[in-house]
Amino acid sequence: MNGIEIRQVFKRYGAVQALSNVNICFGEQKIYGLLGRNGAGKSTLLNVAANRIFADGGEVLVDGERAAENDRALSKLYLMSEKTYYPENMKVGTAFRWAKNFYPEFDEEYARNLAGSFVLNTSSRISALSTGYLSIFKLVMALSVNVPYVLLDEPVLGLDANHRELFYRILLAKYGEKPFTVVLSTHLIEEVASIIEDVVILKEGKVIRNESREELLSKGYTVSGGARAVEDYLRGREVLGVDAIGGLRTAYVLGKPDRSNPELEFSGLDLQKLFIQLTGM
Ligand SMILES: Nc1ncnc2c1ncn2[C@@H]1O[C@H](COP(=O)(O)OP(=O)(O)OP(=O)(O)O)[C@@H](O)[C@H]1O
Repeated sequence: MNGIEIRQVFKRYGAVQALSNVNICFGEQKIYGLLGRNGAGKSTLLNVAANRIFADGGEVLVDGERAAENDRALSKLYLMSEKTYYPENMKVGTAFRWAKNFYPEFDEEYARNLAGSFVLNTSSRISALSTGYLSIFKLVMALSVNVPYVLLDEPVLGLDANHRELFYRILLAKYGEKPFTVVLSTHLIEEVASIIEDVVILKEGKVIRNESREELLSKGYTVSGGARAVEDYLRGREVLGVDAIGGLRTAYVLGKPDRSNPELEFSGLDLQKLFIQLTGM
């Protein structure tokens, strides 16, 4: 089976069960959103997938082959993470040239063009880049490696709004030209909601949702109105949560809406609101 298959993965750090029986398949040519609150296990999962850390149990397969100690399988994926693995003093432009040794499909010209779009100075030392520009450098690398599976752990950390927009546009343009798999872990759910096709939600090391965004959002709806009318409406229904502002109530409900009360307003679920309800305290 093609894709990255994560089978029955467990990972514990001392008393913390960071991953608990995680089973997911990141298929080919799709953009996944990997969502979860702080400490939910997103980075651990991506690091296990990329064989950067070892799981206590379970296995990772890349296109059907076990990934552990398997250079051919691992060369198909690239993880952009918080850690940087470049020699001290290496310059941005040198890293672009150097990358070809590890990733034969690395497109140096494309990387230089992207650096130009972000105004990333290729003669800067990587160690001297600001937080935002270090993220930009790592993004440029990740977008230029041309491997089938690209894992991005909080890729827009420290980027200003303009640079984030630019990144999303470039990602979609690249994907539109030649689709590949992107697993994007982020807390900026609203920003990526329109980009991602499938949503994986982790909570306390467990996968609590793994389905298409459309499917997930079609499972429920939002109803709002006066407190009394909404409370009456909610009786006997499966309610994910309710927001209250003064006398106004907005509720997130599973199932199909009953629009018979004209005092109530109905709309679709939004991913961020749904996420908050699903992963709340
Ligand atoms: N090297 C480590 N040593 C000890 N505990 C760790 C280590 N790495 C992760 N953990 C713990 O494992 C859990 C999952 O951490 P992880 O970094 O995977 O979460 P995350 O979803 O990426 O969080 P965030 O959104 O805050 O980055 C947390 O409780 C974290 O403290």
